[in-house]
Amino acid sequence: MAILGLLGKPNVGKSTTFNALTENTADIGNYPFTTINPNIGTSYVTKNCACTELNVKCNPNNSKCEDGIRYVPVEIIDVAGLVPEAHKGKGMGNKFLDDLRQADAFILVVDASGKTDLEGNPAENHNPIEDVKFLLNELDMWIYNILSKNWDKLSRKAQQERKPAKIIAEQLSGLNISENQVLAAIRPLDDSPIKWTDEDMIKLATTLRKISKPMIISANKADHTDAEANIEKLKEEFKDFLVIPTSAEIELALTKVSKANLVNYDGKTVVINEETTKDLNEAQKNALMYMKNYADKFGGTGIQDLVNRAYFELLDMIVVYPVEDENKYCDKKGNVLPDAHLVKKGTTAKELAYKIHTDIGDKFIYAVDAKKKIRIGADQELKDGDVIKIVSAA
Ligand SMILES: Nc1nc2c(ncn2[C@@H]2O[C@H](COP(=O)(O)OP(=O)(O)OP(=O)(O)O)[C@@H](O)[C@H]2O)c(=O)[nH]1
Ligand SMILES: [Mg+2]
Repeated sequence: MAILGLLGKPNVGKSTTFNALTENTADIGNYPFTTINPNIGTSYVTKNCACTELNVKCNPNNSKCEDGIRYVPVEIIDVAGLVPEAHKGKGMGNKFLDDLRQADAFILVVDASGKTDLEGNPAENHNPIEDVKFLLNELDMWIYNILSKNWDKLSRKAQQERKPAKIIAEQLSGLNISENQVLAAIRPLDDSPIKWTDEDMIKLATTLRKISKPMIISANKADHTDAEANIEKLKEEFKDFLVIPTSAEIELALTKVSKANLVNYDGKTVVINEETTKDLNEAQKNALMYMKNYADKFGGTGIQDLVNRAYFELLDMIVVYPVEDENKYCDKKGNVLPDAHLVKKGTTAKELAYKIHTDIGDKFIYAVDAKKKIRIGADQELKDGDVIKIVSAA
């Protein structure tokens, strides 16, 4: 399954974001290191389901569909906070990052209100730009540490066998870095790995981090009055990153009041239910109004955007629907549009076949674009929303 990792210094709202995304109840506290052990939960990327376009009723299997929106599951991992020098053992250290090895991308959560210092303690006017900088450095040092384990021995082996990329890719196994990507990353370095300096290795770690862990910045606590200026500063400073203003706190509260049927919240706007809220006291009504005004003003809280934009913009993924009957768009049991797969843009019909089953990939003959009812070849690149039947000799 797709995996997103939540990262940040302590006390910025990682677990609040996690709970809002997954409907879990991880501990939240206004102090550093509320979270020690990782929290793992399921959230969803959302996309208009192909059922609307095809005018059919779907029976999802690996995902769910509500009001024409397909919810494709992704795993969210929330870990302890990172502090400066974590790689030297400060705070909770950086060992827990190993739980995020498999993540497709990171969401870097910062406190845009500036009310927490580098260690996550309450403060005034802290500049979140500093947080992003030290967090990137800690991630680089984490990868550097993995990379440089037994490096004396490995560099000699890489030198002898003349296959440094293969050896480095093995060393980083689990980080989703291919040998070809390593090859591109080491190109600027000396041909002899034993000559690489520490500085070279840190630069290499940075390059590998960029390749393997693309990230979005979540400028959280955006509901705070001091956040706006900091969000502008973050956007200005980190132009290469998607910076998304978020309010995990409001999102979490909205999911709760929505569940209690006090409001109708579609992820963007809030409609207060006059009937169920009529007996609430003034403070409660004001709280609902405050959340409604916030969501209406900003078009939601940014929290669902984190997941959707991570997959659809940052990772450039699309959703495709494998089926076994191209006329009824269903599987063998008659389930219509049963599965929705998140795949990288550029994925071919044959690569999709491999994702379904190695055997189906090995014995691939051709595929059918079920929407257009035309045959497509192994190398045909799939498009977002494609409904595909794979024909194989398996
Ligand atoms: N105003 C505001 N406060 C928030 C928001 N998100 C989280 N908080 C508050 O920030 C504090 C820390 O939240 P947590 O979710 O526990 O933060 P964390 O990053 O998981 O913290 P650690 O587990 O200690 O690293 C709590 O008091 C939350 O209520 C938000 O969007 N706006
Ligand atoms: Mg936490």
